[in-house]
Amino acid sequence: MTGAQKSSTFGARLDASIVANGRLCVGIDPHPYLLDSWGLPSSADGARRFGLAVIDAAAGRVGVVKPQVAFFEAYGSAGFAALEEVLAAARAAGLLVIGDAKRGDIGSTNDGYANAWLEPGSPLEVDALTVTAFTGVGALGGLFDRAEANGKGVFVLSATSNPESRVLQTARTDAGATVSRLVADEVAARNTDRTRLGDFGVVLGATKRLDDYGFTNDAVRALSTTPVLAPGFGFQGAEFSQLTSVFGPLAPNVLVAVSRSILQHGASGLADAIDIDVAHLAGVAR
Ligand SMILES: O=C(O)c1cc(=O)[nH]c(=O)n1[C@@H]1O[C@H](COP(=O)(O)O)[C@@H](O)[C@H]1O
Repeated sequence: MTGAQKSSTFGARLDASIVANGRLCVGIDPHPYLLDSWGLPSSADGARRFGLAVIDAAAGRVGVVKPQVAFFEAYGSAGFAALEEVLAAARAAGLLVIGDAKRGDIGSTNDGYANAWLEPGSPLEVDALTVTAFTGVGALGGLFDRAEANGKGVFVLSATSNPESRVLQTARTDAGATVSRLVADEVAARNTDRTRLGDFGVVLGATKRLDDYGFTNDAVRALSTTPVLAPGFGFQGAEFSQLTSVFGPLAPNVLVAVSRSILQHGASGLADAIDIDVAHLAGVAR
C-alpha cells in the first residue's frame, strides 16, 4: 500500500480525528421518549429532525457520530429515508460516521451488508459499521476485505456493555480463550501491518473489566493497533474518570460513545453538553 492510500484508510482518519477533535463519539439515538421530550413527533420526520439537530451541534465539536439504525428502522422505509438524509448531512459536515446497525451473517449475506453500508455512493454509506461475530469472525472476512478496499472500517462486538453479555462472551474455547478474547484476537490480526490505528475495531463496554472477559496483559498488548469503540458511559453507569482504569494501555485507542446522557439535554442544551463532555474527556485521557 502506498503512503497516499494509507492516509485514506478508516484507521488513519479515525486516528487523525482523535488527535484533532478528541475521543468523544456522539450517538444519534432517537428513542421515542427523547423525541417526545424534544417536542418532536415519534415518526420518521421526528427522527430526521432529531438526527439533523445532533449533527448541527456535533459538527466542529467532535469528529465522530454514531447513528443507531434501530431507531430509524422502526419507521420502515420512511425511517430509512430519514437515516439517509442524516448520513448525508453528517458526511457533508465532515464528521466520521459509524453506522450502528450490528449486522453480521454468513459470508454470502455479509456481501449484501457490505453493498449497503460500506460501498461508496450507496445511500446508506458510512465510514464504519458495527457487526456481531456470532457466525464466526471468519464469516466476516469478505466484509472486512470490502471495507479495506473502500477505505472503510468495521467494529466487531467483543465484550458488550449490557449485563446479559457475560455468560456468553466469557465462555471458553477448547484452547482456553474466552469468546470475547477470541473475537478480539482475530480482529486484531487484521491490524498488524499498522503502527497506529488499523481499520478493524472491537467494541468493549466501559461497564466491564477486561480481565473478567479473559483479556490477559498479552491479549491487551495484541490490541495495540486496534480501535476500541467503548459504550457504557453515562446512562449505563461508567464514568469518564474510569477510562484509564478500565482500558489501561488501550486508552489511547478508545472512542467514547455517549448517547442518552448527552441527548437528554434537548436540542437547545446539546452543544453545551457536548462541550462539557469533550473537556472532561480531554482532562482524563491525555
Ligand atoms: O455497538 C454499540 O454501539 C454498543 C455496544 C454495546 O456493547 N453497548 C451499547 O450500548 N452499544 C450502543 O451504544 C449506545 C449506548 O447508548 P447510551 O447508553 O444511551 O449512551 C447505544 O446506541 C447502544 O446500542
